[in-house]
Amino acid sequence: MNCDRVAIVTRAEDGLWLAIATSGSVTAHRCTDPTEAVRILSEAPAGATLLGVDDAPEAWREPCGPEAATWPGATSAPLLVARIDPALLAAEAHAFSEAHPGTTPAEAHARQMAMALLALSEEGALPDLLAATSAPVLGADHALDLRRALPATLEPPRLRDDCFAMPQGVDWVPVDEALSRLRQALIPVAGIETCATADAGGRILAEPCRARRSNPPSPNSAVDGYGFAHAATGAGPQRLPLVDGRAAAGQPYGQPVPEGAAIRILTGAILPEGVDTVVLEEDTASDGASVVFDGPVKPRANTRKAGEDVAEGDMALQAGQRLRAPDLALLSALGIAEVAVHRRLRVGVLSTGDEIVPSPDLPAQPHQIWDANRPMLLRLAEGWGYAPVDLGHVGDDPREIERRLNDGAELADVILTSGGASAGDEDHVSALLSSRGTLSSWRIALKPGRPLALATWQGAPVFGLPGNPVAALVCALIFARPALSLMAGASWVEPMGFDVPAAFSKSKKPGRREYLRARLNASGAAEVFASEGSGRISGLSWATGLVELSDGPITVEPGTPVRFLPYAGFGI
Ligand SMILES: Nc1nc2c(c(=O)[nH]1)N[C@H]1C(S)=C(S)[C@@H](COP(=O)(O)OP(=O)(O)OC[C@H]3O[C@@H](n4cnc5c(N)ncnc54)[C@H](O)[C@@H]3O)O[C@H]1N2
Ligand code: MOO
Repeated sequence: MNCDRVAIVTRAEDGLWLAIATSGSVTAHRCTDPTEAVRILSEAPAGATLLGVDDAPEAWREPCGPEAATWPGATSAPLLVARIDPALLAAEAHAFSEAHPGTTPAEAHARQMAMALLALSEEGALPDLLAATSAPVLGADHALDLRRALPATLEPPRLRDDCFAMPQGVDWVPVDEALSRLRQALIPVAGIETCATADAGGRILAEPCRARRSNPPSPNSAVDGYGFAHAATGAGPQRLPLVDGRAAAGQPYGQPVPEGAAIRILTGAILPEGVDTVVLEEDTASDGASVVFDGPVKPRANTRKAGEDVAEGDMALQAGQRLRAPDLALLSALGIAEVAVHRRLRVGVLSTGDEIVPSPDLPAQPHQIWDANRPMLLRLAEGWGYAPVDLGHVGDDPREIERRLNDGAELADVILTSGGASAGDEDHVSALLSSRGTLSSWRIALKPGRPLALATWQGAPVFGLPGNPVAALVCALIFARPALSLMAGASWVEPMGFDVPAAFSKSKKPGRREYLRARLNASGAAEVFASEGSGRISGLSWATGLVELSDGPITVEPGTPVRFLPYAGFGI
C-alpha cells in the first residue's frame, strides 16, 4: 500500500516519541505509553497509516483496535503496524539532533524514519518494499533507499576541479611561515666527537678551526723561471749570470744569491735569500751560464708571500661548516690533523601502508606496490652526511606504527615517515601523531605536499611525509633538508636557485606555492615534466631540479623568468 501518513514510535528512557509525517509536515509528540501514542494518532486527520514501532507489532494490536493489521503478515490496512529497525538512519538522526539542539536522539530518529518512509510512499515505492522484504523488520533491506529518500542535510563543498581547494574553515600556513616556525622550533641535537681530518668529509665542524701555520709557510715562486733581486734590474734587455744549482719545490737552495745574479727556480720553491722577483721561463733565453730577458720586470713578480693565503692563527673554518672536499684541502694545508665534529645525525626512515611491499626482491600482488619512498629517503639522508636508520615498513596498523615510532625515537634523532599523513580512514600516522604525539595542525599551502605532518614523538621530531613519492621528495627537500641541517649542527640552509627562462606555459592560482619537476634544455630554459601527478615517479628521475612558483597568482609563458632549484643545490 501507499499511505497518507507514516507514524514512527521510538523508545526513549522516559517514554516514547511519536513522529507523524504527512505530506509537507512532520510533528513529534512525547507520550508515556502506546495507548497515548495511538490516541494522539487518532486525533489527527486519518488516512491510510503506516505505524512503525521498534518492538513487536503484536504488542500494539490491542491499543490500535480491530482496524489495525500487522506487517509482515499483512501489507495493507487502514493502520498497518510494522516493526522497524532502530539502527536505520542513525547517522541522519544524529545529524538532525546536532542541527536541532534540544531534540533527543529518539525524537530525531522517529522524525527521520517517518519522513523517509513517507517519501518512499509518495514515490510509489512502499508497496514493493512491503511486499519484497523478507526480514521481519521493515527497512532492514532498504537502508540505502531510505537514506536516499531523505532530503540532503549535508551541504557538499562547492565542487572545484582543484585538488587543492582549501577545506572551509582551515587556515593554510604559507610555506615561508611554516619554515620559519620549524626553524624556531628546532635545535642542534648531535653531540661532539673528534675525527681525523682525512675521514671528516661530510661531517659538520663543532668547533672553529684556526691555522696552525701560515699558508704558504714561506715566500716561494709561483712559476718556473729565474729568480733574482729586483733592485739590480732595470728597463730594456737584461743579462744576469746564473749561480750553480737551482731552487725547486721541496729542494731549497739554502744559500744567498748575490745581487746582480740569477738562479734557476721552479714553481713552489722557497725564494732563496737575495731573491725577491721571478721572471717567467717563457720570457727568457738561457745558455745555462746566464739568462736574458726584457726589462722592466715588476718587483716581486711571480712570487707568493708567506701567509698570503692564510696567516698562522687565522680562523680557517667556522663551527657549523659541513666539510666538503675543498675544506679537507684547507684543513690539511693548515696542519690540522683532527677536528671536532658533530656526531652524525641519525635519521630514521619508516614507510607505512598496507599496499607497500618493502623490497623489490619480494613478489608484489596487483594490489601491492614496491616501496619507493624508503630507499629514496634513506639515500637522501646518507648523501647529506647523516646516518640513515632503516626503520622498515609497517602496514596500516596503529599499534604497529606506534611501536615503530617508539623504536624510531630511540634509534634515531629524527624520523621521516611516508604515507598516512593526510586525514583519511587509513591515515594512521597523522592520527597517531595528533593523539599521542604533538602534531601541530599545520596545513601548508604547498603543492605537492599539502598533507605534510610536522610533529614530535617522544621528543623526536617527526616529518610525516605524504605517501605520494613526488610529494615525499618535495617535502623532504624543502622542509626536512634545512631542518635536519640545523639539528645536525650546521646552519639552516636555503635552497639554491636561479632565474631561467621558462620553456613552458602555466597559469597558477594564488594561495599556495608550487614545485614542478623540471630540467634545463639545451638553451638553458626550464622545461617541466608533462604531468603534475604526484605519483609519477618517472618525472622525479627525468628532472634535474624543481621550478618554484611563488605563492601568488602567476602566468608563465615561454620566456617568463622562473626560479630553477637544481637537484645539485639540494645535495642530490
Ligand atoms: N580526500 C583527500 N584525499 C587526499 C588528499 C586530500 O587532501 N584529501 N590529499 C592527497 C595528497 S595531495 C596526497 S600527497 C596524498 C597523501 O596521502 P598520505 O600521506 O596519507 O599517503 P597515502 O594515502 O598513504 O599514500 C598516498 C599514495 O602514495 C602511495 N605510497 C605511499 N607510500 C609509498 C611508498 N613508500 N612508495 C611508493 N608509493 C607510496 C600510496 O600507495 C598512495 O597511492 O593523499 C591524497 N589524497
Ligand atoms: O600534492 Mo599531494 O601532496 O601531492 O599528491
